[in-house]
Amino acid sequence: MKTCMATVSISGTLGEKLAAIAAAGFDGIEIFEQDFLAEDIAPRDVARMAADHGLEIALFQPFRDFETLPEPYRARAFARAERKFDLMGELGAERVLFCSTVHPASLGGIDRAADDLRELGDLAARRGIRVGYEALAWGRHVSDHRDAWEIVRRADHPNIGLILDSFHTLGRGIDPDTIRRIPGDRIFFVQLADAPAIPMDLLYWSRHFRNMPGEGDLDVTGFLRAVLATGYDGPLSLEIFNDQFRQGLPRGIARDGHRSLVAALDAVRRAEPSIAVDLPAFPAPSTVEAIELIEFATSEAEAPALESMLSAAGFARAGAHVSKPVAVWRQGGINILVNTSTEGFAHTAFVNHGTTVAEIGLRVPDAAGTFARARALGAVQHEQAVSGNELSIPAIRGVGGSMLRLLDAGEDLGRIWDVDFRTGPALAGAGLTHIDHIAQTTTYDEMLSWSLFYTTLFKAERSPIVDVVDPDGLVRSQAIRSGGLRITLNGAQARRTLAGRFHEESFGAAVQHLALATGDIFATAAALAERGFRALRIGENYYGDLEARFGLDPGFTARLRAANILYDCDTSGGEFFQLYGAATPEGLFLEICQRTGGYDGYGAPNAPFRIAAQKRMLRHSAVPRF
Ligand SMILES: O=C(O)c1ccc(O)c(O)c1
Ligand SMILES: [Mg+2]
Repeated sequence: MKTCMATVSISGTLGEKLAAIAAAGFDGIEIFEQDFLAEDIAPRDVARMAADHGLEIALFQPFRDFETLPEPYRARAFARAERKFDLMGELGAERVLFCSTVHPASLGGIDRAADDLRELGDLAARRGIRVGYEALAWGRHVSDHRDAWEIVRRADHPNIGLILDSFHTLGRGIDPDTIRRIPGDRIFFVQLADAPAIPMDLLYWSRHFRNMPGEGDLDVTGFLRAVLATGYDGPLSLEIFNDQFRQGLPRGIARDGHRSLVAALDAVRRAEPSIAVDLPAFPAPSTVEAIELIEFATSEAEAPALESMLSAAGFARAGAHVSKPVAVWRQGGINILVNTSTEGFAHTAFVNHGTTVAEIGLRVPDAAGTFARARALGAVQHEQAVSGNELSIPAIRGVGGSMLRLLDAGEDLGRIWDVDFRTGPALAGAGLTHIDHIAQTTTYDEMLSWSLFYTTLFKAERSPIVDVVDPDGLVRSQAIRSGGLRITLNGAQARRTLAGRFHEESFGAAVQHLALATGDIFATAAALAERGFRALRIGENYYGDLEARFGLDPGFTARLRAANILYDCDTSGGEFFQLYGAATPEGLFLEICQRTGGYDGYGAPNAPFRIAAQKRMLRHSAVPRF
């Protein structure tokens, strides 16, 4: 199965696009005509450039406004088609996309369109060209793949076939299973794109908001299943019009595209095993069991400040690594490592970002299997030397260049705390039991990329993106959950937001805060206060509104206020309590939280007030950072 990417999907010159598409592992490209016209490179040289990159020019597109025109437009459209066929000959492209007309003079009519395409088929046949007809969702007469197929069927010409594009089908809400009735050999080319579910004009949505399969809300897997069930075995191509991608780094976007395509094909073969999918075997996505450990990279000079924050939060030092300067801090089921090495990955992370979370260790059912899946999806392997009997733990690169380590309960990796460390048991501390979630900050441009990373690697759900109002701009936030792993990805659009500044000042560190769970927020708050934990002060106005909004008992509100606890309640009565600590000089902070009654969110309504309070605290602190 050949994989392709349309040149419109990424930024750069044609040469840069080809290099990025080839590097990501695609077999071919769709040349979007504009990308060719904008260059001053002869068609034969473009053909050579593509060949040099090992890429086939699988499609030339688009040819617009061809069918059902009255004269003199009709003759002109045919003449124009012949010119483009000449050009395709020089480019070495044998397939072309004709999209359904939007021409104001076009007459419409299924038979008239079929007649035009049949005549065109004869011209194409003479040059060995295959013409694919695509229904644009906003076509003047044809906007549904079923009508496009009827036209192709009636044209009844071996050089005229159908082109399917998931956006046009799914974006119009057309059932993709209607594709199953089309013979696979009459489909000449298939384009895939996803899009977020935002109600808007179809054309505008298509030209600006498409994204990679799995990044949006359309059922691209259902579409692809239907396509492959027809026996179609031609190219699968990503045609993604997206404003952000057009200004992004082409290599990263192309890599995401390849990852999304591989994941979509994998999802198809798992959902419908009777479909033959030409893709090497690799393990299924699994659910994360737990966050096994979080490692901070720091230095000997900065470690005491970090450790006093941990200690104030109820952690106690429980041991150390057998051969490296890595201390283990524990509380309940939480393992936090403090690495003060002066060499290796953690040290590099410290040098780049300051004290930072350099590593996240996840416990999965089968670490080797998850690692193999990660590699098949193009994740970068992280190699690390081990000494003596220490375990070799599979690891990949994660957000912000951090490391994601994969552990399991098997014979080897399940003994990490006995083999690599000398540790004692965890103490109850302040009642913190586990890591509720990890908040990672990225630029807004990178957010989709990391969301795709997590949701393709693991069996995971994404919640809708929410806008968080920072006094200095918007931050987009999306939660991803896979079993015991909850991640909130915060995409900073404005530089002066708390997230934006953290990202900038830490030179791209990812983890901005850790949320630690307790079963009793009031008891934990009291224990923390006793240990000298500096809680973020929340203003009076907030509590007044809270009481009014939820009809809270004033006594209860007073308890929340006294402990600076934020509160939220869902529609079925599930409650969420949050308490924040002061930030480190790097802008890292802790959240303490409690969920009751199946509350599944992250207190998004509280985020603006929490952020405003954090900015107030920083303005009033001795060393203002933000
Ligand atoms: O937006 C467009 O015009 C356009 C052009 C070609 C396509 O294949 C398509 O899906 C959309
Ligand atoms: Mg298309």
